[in-house]
Amino acid sequence: YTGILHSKPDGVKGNTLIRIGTAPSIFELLSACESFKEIIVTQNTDQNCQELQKWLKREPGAFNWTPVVKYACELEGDRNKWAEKEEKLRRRVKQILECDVSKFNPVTFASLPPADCLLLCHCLEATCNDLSTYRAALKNISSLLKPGGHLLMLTVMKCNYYMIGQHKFPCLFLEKEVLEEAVKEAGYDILKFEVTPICYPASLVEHEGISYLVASKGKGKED
Ligand SMILES: C[S@@+](CC[C@H](N)C(=O)[O-])C[C@H]1O[C@@H](n2cnc3c(N)ncnc32)[C@H](O)[C@@H]1O
Repeated sequence: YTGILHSKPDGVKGNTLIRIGTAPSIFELLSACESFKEIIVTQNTDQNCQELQKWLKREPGAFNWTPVVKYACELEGDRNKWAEKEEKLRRRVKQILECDVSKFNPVTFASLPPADCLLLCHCLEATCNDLSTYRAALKNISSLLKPGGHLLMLTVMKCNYYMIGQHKFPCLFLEKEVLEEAVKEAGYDILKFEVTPICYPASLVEHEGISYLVASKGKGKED
């Protein structure tokens, strides 16, 4: 995401970014906070919300993200800016909301102005059991994005499952063409779509690479 958000002259930026289906992690937001003034984080569990709040409010027991923040700053060119970035991110996260991508209106308890950007990281493939559910979820979340706004999506490709500790979780097996078609069908123009052979450790995820997608929501098309 550092590359996608900062690549010039077509870097993705704007006023509001909505992060869909966040675990209590902040790593994808570290570059986003340089390109967006307001970040809205959405989660489907209370535990994720509470864990993230702990870090935002510097509460005791909060996860120590500093090594990750330092690394992100190093990628952006100045490792020494880590403390400044932590503060900036804390300021830019304006809301943490409940979200269910399977619902027609995924963020039920809030009325949000349409966002400039949606950010998804390993979310829908881990959440949807089949392709029709995946396509529907993509359309559901797209209602949160303004026409001409950007979708940034990181996806594990050709993955059947992933491990967290001893627990095995299913993942929707996606190939490039299928993903491309689903994104286009949801009303997007694909601007960049790269599949890298870079993989997470095989002991954690059985997959064949990670894809980075940047798409723009078609103007005047239906959600
Ligand atoms: C594989 S995790 C990815 C988490 C995070 N993006 C990351 O890379 O650390 C999938 C995420 O989807 C969320 N999720 C599961 N079902 C969901 C739903 N119906 N609506 C929204 N998010 C959901 C889970 O809470 C989890 O945080």
